[in-house]
Amino acid sequence: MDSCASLIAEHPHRLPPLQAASSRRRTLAVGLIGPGRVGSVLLNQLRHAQERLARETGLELKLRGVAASRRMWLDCDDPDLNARHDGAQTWRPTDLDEFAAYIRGEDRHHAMLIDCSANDAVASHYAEWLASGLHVVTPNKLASSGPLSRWQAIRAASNHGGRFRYEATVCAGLPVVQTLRDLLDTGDQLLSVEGMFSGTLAWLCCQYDGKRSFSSLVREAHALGYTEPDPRDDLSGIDVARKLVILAREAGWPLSLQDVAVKSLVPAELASLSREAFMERLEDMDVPMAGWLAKAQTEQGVLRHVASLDREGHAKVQLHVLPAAHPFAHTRLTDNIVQFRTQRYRDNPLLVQGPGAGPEVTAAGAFADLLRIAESLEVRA
Ligand SMILES: NC(=O)c1ccc[n+]([C@@H]2O[C@H](COP(=O)([O-])OP(=O)(O)OC[C@H]3O[C@@H](n4cnc5c(N)ncnc54)[C@H](O)[C@@H]3O)[C@@H](O)[C@H]2O)c1
Ligand SMILES: N[C@@H](CCO)C(=O)O
Repeated sequence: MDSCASLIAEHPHRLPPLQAASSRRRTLAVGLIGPGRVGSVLLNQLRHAQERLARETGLELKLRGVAASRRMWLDCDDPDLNARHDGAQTWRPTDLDEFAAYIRGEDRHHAMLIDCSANDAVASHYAEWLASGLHVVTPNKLASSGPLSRWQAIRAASNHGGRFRYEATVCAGLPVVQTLRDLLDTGDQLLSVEGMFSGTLAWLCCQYDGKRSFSSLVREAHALGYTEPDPRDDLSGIDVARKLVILAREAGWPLSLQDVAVKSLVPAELASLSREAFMERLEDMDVPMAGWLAKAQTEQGVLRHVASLDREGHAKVQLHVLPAAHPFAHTRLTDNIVQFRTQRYRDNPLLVQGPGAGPEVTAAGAFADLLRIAESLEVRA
């Protein structure tokens, strides 16, 4: 039986692939940096998809290494090893240059690094990795929203070297960056963006009704994997400001973090503590947040964390009390909303809406980036 016939026999309700997998055989070596909440879920997703991708699409994924902050594991091609990299024998102290060289191997155009850390030093390597031909995929926002000169160097390197994709940096698995890219590439012009860009704050605003303290909800959001490694990045609005900067730069506007007017929810006395000390003093946020809730109840409105950006460079991030009839009032759980107003969508904006945080959806966003890059790889003879 040929491969199409056997596929139909195994899965009678599925259509066969458009092109036989055997005619599209490609190999991609993958190294994952940052096996934390998102990174370890992504490793699982990749491992579970390996066989199906090879069979249905001809893509052979080789999971060659995992690097954490202190240790890295090489030779991770064995699925069992990936599942329990903590117990692997082939670890050594992390050295990102050595890691990149190992993943690149002999075939730099068929190798990719996926950065699932939240680390600026890792982001500082992207330009050099891309220039060497490695592809880079990441949910880490620090490169795309960090210093403009570094961002420009990364873009320049990706124009001539490996490909760079970062869809999961804005609203996790939602197609936000690609939607904007498609609008711009087809000749549309961005006028403004408005919406709710924080899954954590969306979830907190929906859950917080006074029955439980705000601090206990923040702890739960952290345990669910919605928050940044340091939840102050969410509560201060800086994480949302980063997303605005990423979208602005995608549109060609040279915005930087200091251009965004952000109203933080973190009391000043908690802002400079260590992350551990902050988590111990989370209860200090309960009184000011109870004040916000009382205001919303008095005005018969709802709390919503809203951000906006326009082409004049005005960018704002803050908590609001919105009327109960406002379109942003009817979201659930971690729902994000991104409203693009463009020349084509001037009177009725284009909306992207759905869950905007959590390891599963974020990892899937990075995985989809990997697949888009894999589509462009040269087919093996
Ligand atoms: N959690 C979400 O919903 C979500 C959504 C979108 C984007 N993101 C982004 O995904 C990234 C990961 O988030 P997370 O929640 O998994 O964080 P996490 O803290 O659980 O994991 C981060 C991992 O990176 C590792 N790390 C730190 N510095 C490193 C270094 N120098 N070299 C190698 N590894 C290093 C840490 O050891 C940890 O394992 C962050 O950049 C975050 O902004 C997360
Ligand atoms: N901590 C972020 C993850 C998605 O970027 C949020 O809550 O939106």
